[in-house]
Amino acid sequence: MIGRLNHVAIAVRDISAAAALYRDTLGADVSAAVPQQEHGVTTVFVTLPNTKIEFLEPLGENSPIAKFLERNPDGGIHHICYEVDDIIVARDQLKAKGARVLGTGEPKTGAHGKPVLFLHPKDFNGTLVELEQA
Ligand SMILES: C[C@@H](C(=O)O)C(=O)SCCNC(=O)CCNC(=O)[C@H](O)C(C)(C)COP(=O)(O)OP(=O)(O)OC[C@H]1O[C@@H](n2cnc3c(N)ncnc32)[C@H](O)[C@@H]1OP(=O)(O)O
Ligand SMILES: [Co+2]
Repeated sequence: MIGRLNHVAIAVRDISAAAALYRDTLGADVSAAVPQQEHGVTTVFVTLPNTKIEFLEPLGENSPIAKFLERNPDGGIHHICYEVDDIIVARDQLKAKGARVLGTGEPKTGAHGKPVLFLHPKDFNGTLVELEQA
């Protein structure tokens, strides 16, 4: 079911500082910041040869990463995103196996313009898992 590692997400309080750090200290290829209103975050993507890093900063009042940052004030790894061929097939298979799909269960459009879903961290070794349709 899961394929390539699409991205590893790091939640931060200051996405401009995080982007500058990776660009200026690590010499990384860093995108502009893009608000993702539907997700309650602003994103920056760091393009690596074999995957991406996604920086997340809270956006708006009810950001889903706000409490994570209260627990982790310096920031931290927030989720991992795997690619799947068909996100509805994957979702239904996962639900049939008892995994909890977060939100309404219907995919949202993610930062790459593809459907994404999230699986509860308590079901996957304490790690928030995002699925993105390849
Ligand atoms: C743009 C898009 C894209 O890539 O295209 C994105 O990534 S959008 C990325 C932003 N969107 C999302 O993350 C959507 C999915 N996330 C969510 O719905 C939420 O963050 C939850 C996963 C439900 C957690 O929400 P919240 O922290 O407010 O709830 P909570 O405090 O009750 O947490 C429930 C339990 O899960 C744990 N927990 C919370 N967030 C966690 C994380 N990122 N990794 C591992 N564990 C985590 C808490 O410590 C707690 O454990 P204990 O019970 O042991 O204390
Ligand atoms: Co993500």
